[in-house]
Order: sequence, then structure tokens, then C-alpha cells
Amino acid sequence: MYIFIINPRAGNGRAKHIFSQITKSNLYQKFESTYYFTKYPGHAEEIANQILEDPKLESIIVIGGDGTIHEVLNGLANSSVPVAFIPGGSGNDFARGCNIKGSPLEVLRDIINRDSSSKPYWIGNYRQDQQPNRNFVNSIGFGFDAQIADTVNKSVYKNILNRLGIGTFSYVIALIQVLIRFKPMMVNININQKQRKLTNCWMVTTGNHPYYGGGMKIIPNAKIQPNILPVLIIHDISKWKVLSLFITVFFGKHLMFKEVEVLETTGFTIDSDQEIFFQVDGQTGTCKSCIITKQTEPVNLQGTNIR
Ligand SMILES: Nc1ncnc2c1ncn2[C@@H]1O[C@H](COP(=O)(O)OP(=O)(O)OP(=O)(O)O)[C@@H](O)[C@H]1O
Repeated sequence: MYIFIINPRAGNGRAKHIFSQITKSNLYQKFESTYYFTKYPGHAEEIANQILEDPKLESIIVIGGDGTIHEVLNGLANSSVPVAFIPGGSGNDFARGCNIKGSPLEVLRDIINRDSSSKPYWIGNYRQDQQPNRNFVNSIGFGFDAQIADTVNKSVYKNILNRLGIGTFSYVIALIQVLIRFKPMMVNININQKQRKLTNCWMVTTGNHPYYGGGMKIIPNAKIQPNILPVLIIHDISKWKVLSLFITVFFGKHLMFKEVEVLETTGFTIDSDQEIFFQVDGQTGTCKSCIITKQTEPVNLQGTNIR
């Protein structure tokens, strides 16, 4: 049996609308399924964890955005149950990263038709301030990008621009707002057996695929692969240069700047005496230390076009 988990709030109601369309289709009548709507933040994680006990469960189909798939994959712990995703959020970076194409019904058809050929996808793990280990599905970032994500999440313009289909523009507005007030971080990074102290650090970000902020190619060389995490570090840069650097992010050309480093590692730690702003799959907070690694066991994803 297929079990749908739908976030009715994702994409300002888009996910709910998509599921309603699906239930009216002939395709929906062709397989056994049931569904759950999430009722509050964190609920998708609880649902995913509970339905694992269901002996009839064949596959979980998530309809929502990046926050919803983040919760579901955290709720599944290390289970090998196949997961499929129908994008219904605002940013949908996960769908972009996994090359999920077509209308919701086309994606559903792919999921149903290809259920024997799921593709592996390697998520990342993070552990902040001695708290339990958690998973990131897209990316985790510290510093400037985290403050931009936080400003976007709290803004009034996010929903308006998303409705107009130009959601990425909210990141441009937030970038300028954050640029004016941002103070570079003082952080210690332990990476590839080297301890580095960065006194003028703008951001440290890693991801399981290139996309962030509704389609920006923040880590252009990130690949869906086991073990390796590309880590992008921006430091010792002036505010004006950051502005020109972020314009080039849209074309993936920001790696040309000498202040941008990309290292490859199996894991790293970051810490500071001060609270560091972080974003994980678009949700934000602060911490003083974090250990980041890549999960070795893959998630089985259905209905993607991962190459
Ligand atoms: N019933 C609900 N009421 C309020 N919030 C909810 C509910 N169900 C889930 N949520 C929360 O909604 C948040 C946003 O969901 P999600 O990220 O999937 O959509 P989005 O923000 O529109 O898309 P994207 O992250 O791709 O831009 C999640 O953090 C989730 O915890």
C-alpha cells in the first residue's frame, strides 16, 4: 500500500490542491493507498515514524516542499522503505536536485510505473551542541546564507512573490537587507585533519545537490553521491564584492572569486564562541557547534530522474 503524506500549508496550499487533483484522477483508483495531512510543524516526522510499523506499507509519497521532505526523511530514521516526492512547495530545491520533472500526475505515473527501480540518494547528518543526530536533505549552511534564509522566512514579501512565481526574488531582497547589517563570523573549522581559524568568515555551506533558495546553484559541483560532501567557504571578502559574487550565483560562476573555496570532505566540524546562525533545508536557528557528515546508507527514491 502507498501512503501519502501531504502538507496542506506547503506552497501556500499548492500541495493540498495537487493532492485533490490526484484523488480525482483515474490513476489514483489503480493502486491501494491511504493518506495523512500534516496538522502542525513536525507532524510529518511523527507520521513517517509511525507508519513504518504498518505491515502493508510499500512506499511513502510526500506532497509538499523542502521542509516536508526534511521532516519525513528524519522520521524514517534509517529505514529502507521507498520514498517518492511530488513537489508542492514554494522553493522545491529537493525536486530540482533530484531532477523530478513533469506535472504532478506525470510524476505520480513515474512513481507507480517505476516502483521496482528506485534510485539511491545520500542525505547528510548534522549534530548541533550535543543534541541528537539529525538529517539534512538538501543543504546546511552557517552565516550569511542562513541569515538570508531567516530573513526570507520572516518576511511579508515571501508569500506574495511565491504566488507571482518569482519566489527566488525574495532571496535577492533579503540578500540586500542582510548585507547591510551582516558582521562576519569568527569560526573554527576542522576539515580534512586540519584545524582552521577563520576570523572574517561569511559563510560555510554544504549540500547533497547544487540547489538552494529556489534554484540558486550555490554549490555547482555537488553531486548525488555517497561519502563526499563539497564544502563552500567564503571568507575575507568586502561587502561590495559579496554583492557581485551573489549575482554570479545564478549562473554558478561565483567559484571564480578568490575568496571562495570549495573543499571536498567526508565530514567536518564548525564551532565558535558566539552563536552561529544556521539554515538546514531552509529552516533556521542558532548553535555554537555542529558536526556534519554524510550518511553511508542511501534513501531509496522513486519517481526521480537522478542521473
Ligand atoms: N498543518 C500545518 N500548519 C502549519 N505549518 C505546517 C503544517 N504542516 C506542516 N507545516 C510546516 O510547514 C512548513 C513549510 O513546509 P514546506 O517547507 O514543505 O513548504 P514551503 O515552505 O512552501 O516549500 P519550500 O520549503 O520548498 O520552499 C514546514 O516547516 C512544516 O513543518
